[in-house]
Amino acid sequence: DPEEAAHVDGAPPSKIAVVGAGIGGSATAHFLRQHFGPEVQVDVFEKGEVGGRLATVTVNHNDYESGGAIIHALNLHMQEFVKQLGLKYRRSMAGKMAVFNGEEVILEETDWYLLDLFRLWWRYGISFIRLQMWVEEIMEKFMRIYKYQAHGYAFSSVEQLLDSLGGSGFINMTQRPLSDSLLELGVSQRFIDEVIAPVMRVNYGQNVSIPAFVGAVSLAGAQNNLWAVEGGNKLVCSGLLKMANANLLQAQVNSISSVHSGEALQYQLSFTTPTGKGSELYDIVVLATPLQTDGGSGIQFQGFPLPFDQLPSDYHKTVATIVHGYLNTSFFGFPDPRLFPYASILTTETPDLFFNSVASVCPVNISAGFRRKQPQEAGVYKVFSPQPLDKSHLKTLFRSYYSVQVTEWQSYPRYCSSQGLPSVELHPNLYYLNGIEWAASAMEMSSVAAKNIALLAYHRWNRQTDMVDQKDLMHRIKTEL
Ligand SMILES: Cc1cc2nc3c(=O)[nH]c(=O)nc-3n(C[C@H](O)[C@H](O)[C@H](O)COP(=O)(O)OP(=O)(O)OC[C@H]3O[C@@H](n4cnc5c(N)ncnc54)[C@H](O)[C@@H]3O)c2cc1C
Ligand SMILES: CC(C)=CCC/C(C)=C/CC/C(C)=C/CSC[C@H](N)C(=O)O
Repeated sequence: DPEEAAHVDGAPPSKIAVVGAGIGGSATAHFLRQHFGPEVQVDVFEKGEVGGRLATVTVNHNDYESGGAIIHALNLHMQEFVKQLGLKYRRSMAGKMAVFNGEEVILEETDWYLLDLFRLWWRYGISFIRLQMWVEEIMEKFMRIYKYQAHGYAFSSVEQLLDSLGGSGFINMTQRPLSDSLLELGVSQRFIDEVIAPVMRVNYGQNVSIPAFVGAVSLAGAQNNLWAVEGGNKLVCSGLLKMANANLLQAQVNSISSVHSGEALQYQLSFTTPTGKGSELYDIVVLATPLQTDGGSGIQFQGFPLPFDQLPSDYHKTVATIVHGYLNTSFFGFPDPRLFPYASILTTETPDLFFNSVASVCPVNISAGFRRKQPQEAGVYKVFSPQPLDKSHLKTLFRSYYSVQVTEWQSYPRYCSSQGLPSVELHPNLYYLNGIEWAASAMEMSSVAAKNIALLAYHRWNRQTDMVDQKDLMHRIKTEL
C-alpha cells in the first residue's frame, strides 16, 4: 500500500534519485525541486546522453533533430520550460506535403488553401471536418491537466489521470483501435487509408489499429501549429537539470533493492560509472526510462515484487536516416526535380514499401538565414523506416549523396489496443514515469508525467491523501477558495 510508506513523520526526504536524463527525467528533477524545496539532494543517473530520445546529428556544420522533433502549440509544459530557461522557439517549417502509395502521389498540398479544402471534400466528403472536430475536442479535454496540476492535484495511475480529463471515454480510447473510433465517427475508409494511415506511419511507425488515444495525439502532431526549440530540443533537458540544481551522474543503474531499517524504507541503487561501481541509498526513486524487456533500462529489482506479472512489452524500432544528397524525384513520378514541389512525402500502408516517410529537414539553428533547398540542389533529408536502409534503398530514394547518418531508436511502445496501462507506482516511494507512454509517447506526455510524479511523490511523502485521485476536479477547482 503506497500510503504505508514508512518514514519519520514530518521529516523531508534527504535524497531522491531519478534514473534517466531525457525530457521525462530532467523535468522530474525540476518539479521535484519545486515541490520538495532547496534542501533535498536530487541525483540524476544517465547512462548515455542527456536528452535521451531528444538528440541531434551534425551534417555539414549544421545540427538536425534525429529523435523528438516537433512540439504542439498547446503543449504548455514544454512552452513554460522554454520560457523559464530563456530559450527561443523555432516555428516548424513544414512545407508542402504529399502522400505516395508506392507508385504515385495520390494526395498533395497546393499553394491554395481553398483548393486543398475543395479537393479534400471532393475525395473524402466531410471526413476531414469530422476528424478536425474530434481532435480539437480531445485537445480541449487534455488541456484540463494543466489546471489540475497547477492546483497541485496528482494521480496514482495513468487511468486515473486520463479519467479525470476525459472520463471513461479517454480510458476506452486507450483500449480500442483508432480505425474503429474513426469509422464510428463517420470518417470514410478511404480517408483512413489515404490520410490517417500515412500520419500514423510517419509519427509512430505503426498502423491504424493503434489505440485511438495515441492516434489522436499523432493527429495533433500533424496539425500546422507546431514548433521546436532553437538550438535543439535537448537543450531543454540540460537547462532543466541545471535549473533544478540536480547532480548529474554519468552512470548506468544496474539494480534497485529495498532496504528496511526500523520504520524507514529506502532504496539502494547499484550503478556502474566509467571509473567503477558504486551504490547509494535513496528515500524516493523515480524511473524515467522505459522498462521493457528488450533494450530497456536493464535494471534488476530486488527485495520487493513489482506490480506487474511481466515488464511492459517491447518498444517499436524506428530508424531515422539523415541523408545529405539529391532526392531521386523520378521515384515519385517527377523526372524533372525542378518540378517537384514537396517538402515531405508520407506513405500509405503498401506491401514492400521500405520507408515510412522522407522529408527535407531544417537545421536546429534556423535563424542563420536558412532557405529550404530546392530538389535540384543537394539538401538534407530525414527518412523514417522500420529497418535500416541498405544501399539499394538509398539508391532508390537518392540520385547521389554525400553523407548518411543512421540512428536506430527503440522509439515508442509497440501499441496494441488489448494491452493495459502499466502501474506508475511500483512500490512505496518508487515511481515509473514512462508508464504514461503506453497511453501515448511524446515530449509533452513525459512532461505531464514528470509533474504528476513529482506531485504524487510529494503528497505520498506528506500523507496528503486529499490531493491524490480526487474526483470531479473541474467542480472542485471552481469552488476552491
Ligand atoms: C525518432 C523519434 C521521433 C520522435 N518525434 C517526436 C516528436 O516530434 N514530438 C514529440 O513530442 N515526441 C517525439 N518522439 C517521442 C519523444 O522523443 C519521447 O516520448 C520522449 O523524448 C521520451 O522522453 P523520456 O525522457 O521519457 O525518455 P528517454 O528520452 O528515452 O530518456 C530515458 C533516459 O534514460 C536513460 N537510461 C535508461 N536506462 C538507464 C539506466 N539503467 N541507468 C541510467 N540511465 C538510463 C537513457 O539513456 C535515456 O537517456 C519521438 C521519438 C523518436 C524515437
Ligand atoms: C501530447 C499532445 C497533446 C500533443 C503532442 C502532439 C505531438 C507533437 C505529437 C508528435 C508525436 C510523435 C511521436 C511524432 C514523431 S515523428 C515527428 C515528425 N514527423 C518528424 O519528422 O520528426
